[in-house]
Amino acid sequence: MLSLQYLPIPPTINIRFANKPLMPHEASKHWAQQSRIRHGPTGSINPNSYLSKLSLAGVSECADQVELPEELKPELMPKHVAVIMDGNRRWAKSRGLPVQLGHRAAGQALKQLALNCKKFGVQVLTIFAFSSENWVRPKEEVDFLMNFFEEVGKSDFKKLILQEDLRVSILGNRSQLPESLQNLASSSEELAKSNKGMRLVVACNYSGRYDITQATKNIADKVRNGVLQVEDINESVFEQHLQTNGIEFPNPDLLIRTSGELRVSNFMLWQLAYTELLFFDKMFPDFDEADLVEGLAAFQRRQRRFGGHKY
Ligand SMILES: CC(C)=CCC/C(C)=C/CC/C(C)=C/COP(=O)(O)OP(=O)(O)O
Repeated sequence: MLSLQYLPIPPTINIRFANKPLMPHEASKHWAQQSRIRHGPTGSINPNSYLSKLSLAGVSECADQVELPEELKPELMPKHVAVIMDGNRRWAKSRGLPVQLGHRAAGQALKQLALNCKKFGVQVLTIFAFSSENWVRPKEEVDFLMNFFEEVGKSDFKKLILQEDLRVSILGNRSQLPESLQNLASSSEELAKSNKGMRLVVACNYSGRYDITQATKNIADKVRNGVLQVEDINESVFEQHLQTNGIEFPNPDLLIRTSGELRVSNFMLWQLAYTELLFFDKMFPDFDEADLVEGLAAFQRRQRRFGGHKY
């Protein structure tokens, strides 16, 4: 029987730093010896003061002054980081706050995350904003989220795109989104089309199975119309029909999921084939710069083999 110590992917991680850097061959053993990382703050807080601390201007000012933490090596930085921003409702409920405030706090954490990823040299940040399955949530919450995406997209995110030179891509089935949000998605991509900085990819009404299904339909259509021969279909051709086609690094190097859940929840199923997975116990609204640095450092200690081996 496999001992837990040698499982290739740990069920949970502790990404507190080791006192000394680990050699690659020590890394996988190291992971299995860790337990869950620290938890977020407990007790009640004033949501307004909490949110105002993370104002966009404040984060930007700070971003200009901070250098790359010494534990991070620029040459080992993941090019594409994907994040499942989980735990917003639990964050709110544990503080006796309405669910909406959990999502609002997540919006602030996300802005900080985008700024920090850019600062550390990540080239693509993909976030799971709304899954194809999230429609089954209470109508009040779904309506709030749609309005919130629109509100943020027209204000803070617009500023972020312009100030930080971000490129933008939206994944997912747009046709089911409110028309105003569809228009906003297109206008945000248009606004950012000449930008040169980090790419922010927002997955909204997206799921991995949806992406694979729509790619399959498009390929089948091309075969039916004689544009493509069955024998010409291969992984590379298939990838060109996924919605991540056109993103310079389509497959995430690192996936971070917050809130202690250990699953990928139908996110980027094709693209995650060789992605390194990191799970944090913290709820997303509490995920901060120190967590990101710990996650990036943890990634840099992983040994990626892509099915091969080095011994
Ligand atoms: C694009 C944008 C502005 C995003 C801001 C962040 C945001 C509002 C994300 C919503 C995504 C979501 C459904 C999170 C999961 O928490 P949950 O509600 O499932 O929490 P739970 O796991 O505690 O139930």
